[in-house]
Order: sequence, then structure tokens, then C-alpha cells
Amino acid sequence: MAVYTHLSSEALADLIAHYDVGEVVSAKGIAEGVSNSNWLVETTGGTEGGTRFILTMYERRIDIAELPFFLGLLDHLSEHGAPVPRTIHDRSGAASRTIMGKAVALIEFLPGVSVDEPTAAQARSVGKVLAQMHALAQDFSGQRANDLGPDVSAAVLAECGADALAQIDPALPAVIAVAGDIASRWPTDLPQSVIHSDLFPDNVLMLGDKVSALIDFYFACNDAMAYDLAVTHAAWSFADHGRTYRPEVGQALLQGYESVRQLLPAERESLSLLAQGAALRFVSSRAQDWIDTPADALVTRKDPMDFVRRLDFYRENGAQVFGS
Ligand SMILES: Nc1ncnc2c1ncn2[C@@H]1O[C@H](COP(=O)(O)OP(=O)(O)OP(=O)(O)O)[C@@H](O)[C@H]1O
Ligand SMILES: N[C@@H](CCO)C(=O)O
Repeated sequence: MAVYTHLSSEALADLIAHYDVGEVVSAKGIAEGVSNSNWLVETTGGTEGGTRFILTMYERRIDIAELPFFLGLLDHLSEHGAPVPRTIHDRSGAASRTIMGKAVALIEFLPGVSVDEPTAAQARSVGKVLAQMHALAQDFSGQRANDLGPDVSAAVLAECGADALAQIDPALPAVIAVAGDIASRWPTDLPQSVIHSDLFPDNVLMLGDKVSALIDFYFACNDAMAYDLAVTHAAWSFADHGRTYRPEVGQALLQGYESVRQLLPAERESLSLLAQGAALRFVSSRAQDWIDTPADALVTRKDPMDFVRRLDFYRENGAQVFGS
């Protein structure tokens, strides 16, 4: 379910008329995603090139004042050759417009599918593209702080409270103390770039083993590149809801990354802690969403325990997995 707003064909035609993409041929709501409404729009084509576009209506979570950062980043990365969709600008040059009181953007459609159980070859490709993206984003002028660091995750879990967390799962309240410990040891001097910070398999489109697109940059921010690699490792390298670590996938991801950008010793030494912080970030946002989302809501809640298992795994095995 990810079409929250009804968009009439007249309203859509009016909107599309502001862009040099031709006339609307069809528009279909896209089921995937939970944050925004998305439509696949086909047009007759115009000077912008292409006939397929993603229309995104920003529904929640995103601060509209930050849209220029996110959309500018897409343009910067795609202009420099990264597999990232560009933003289609309207005839006045604007990257976003407002319709029915909500911000919308028209984004280039890129082919590919997201994989459920990645192979080592696919993980290697993702590692490479992530490192290329970090290099290309170095000279992006936009700035956005990470508002989901370990201190914030620790505070969110404390605010949820042990009782509410225990109702989700009896093992969850113990993460409050672990979170404080991770936050107190968090490294602050690792090399930075603009990072994706949510590069789950559903945010990567692939054609076979090749990455055709990185999408959903709405958590992108300035932060440590090795943290982004740790997030990606946590998101890609486990099966069975975090119960099984897949070493061949985790290793391939790291090798792919380092085939483009070698980690500094300080980054490698920090990876275990960074991966714990990455797991913590998703435990905390999922726990908060779980408490805030009624059980009968249309949106399927994501289980924080999937990432508690990863957190436990990294605490026990992180040094060995990352060779630090
Ligand atoms: N540029 C693109 N090219 C092709 N397909 C895309 C593109 N952008 C999005 N999609 C499709 O739309 C779906 C939803 O997009 P996305 O994941 O960005 O939704 P969302 O609601 O914004 O995000 P979230 O996953 O955070 O809820 C994707 O799974 C993908 O199938
Ligand atoms: N990718 C995240 C959702 C965005 O924060 C998750 O799976 O929890």
C-alpha cells in the first residue's frame, strides 16, 4: 500500500503539463513503499527524454524544506554517472511542485527489480556502487545532519519505555542499556561524505548481477562512509529475519566496496561498532513505528526483533566478521 492520495486524471494531466515530457498515456499506483505515494506515469515523450517516470507525492516523514537537498543530490549523482534517477524539472526549472497542498516530484524511471535474497555477486556489485557513490558525493554542496544517530536511537528507545518495548518482545527492553553503551563509544572522526544510510535491498534495483539504480535517498545525510557500509552490511547479509548470517554475502559486499575505495585502518577497526549502531538505528525506528502504528493499519509493521538479532550477532562476532 503506497498510494495515500487520490489523484484524478484531470489533476495529473494539469500537473504533467508543466513538464516537457509529453502527455499522459497511463498512470498506475505503485504498491511498494510506505512513506510516500508513488505512481508510474507513462507519457508520449518530450524534450526531457524517456516516456516512463515515477511521480512521488511526499506524504509524511520528509520535511519539505529538505527536498532541495534530496532532489539536488539525485541530480548531482546522476550527472556524474552514478546509477541514480535524475529529477525532471518543470519548465520554470523547479525540481518539485505543490499539488493539493502536497509537494510532488517527477523522477526518471530506471529499470530493474529489487532482490529478496541477494547473491554474493549482487552484494559485490552493491559494494562497488556504494563506494562510487561516496566518491561522487564528496563534492555535493548540500548539507544535512544525520538525525538518526545512536544518541537519537538510544533516546527514542528510552522514550518508548521498557513496558511498551516488552509488549512487542520481552527481549527488547535490554536494548535500552546497549544503546547507551554504543552511543557513548561512537566514533566521530571517520572520513565523511553524503551517505545513503538506508541502502536495503528494496532500495536497490538490479538487472541480473548489475545495479541499475539506487533509489529512496530520503534518509541521505552527511556522515561517516564506513557507517553507510555498515548499514548496507546489516541490511544485505542476513537471512531468516536476522537469524542467519550469510558470510559469503557480507564478505562480497566488503570486497566490492574496497575494490573501489580502500577502508582506512580506523574505519575497519570501527566497523563492528558501526554495524551495532546500524542495527540499533533500525531497532529503534521500527520499535517506535510499531508503537505508533495500530495493528490493523494498512501498512505492515516491520519487526524490530529482526535487527535485535543482528545487533546481538555483531556484538558477539563483529570483530571476527570485520577482521578488526
Ligand atoms: N526511479 C525509479 N525507477 C523505477 N522504479 C522506481 C523508482 N523509484 C521508485 N520506484 C519504484 O517505486 C517503489 C516505491 O519507491 P520507494 O521505495 O522510494 O517508496 P517510498 O514510499 O518513498 O519509500 P519507503 O521504502 O521508505 O517507504 C520502489 O520499490 C520501486 O519499485
Ligand atoms: N529500511 C528501514 C525503513 C526506513 O527507515 C527498515 O527496514 O526498517
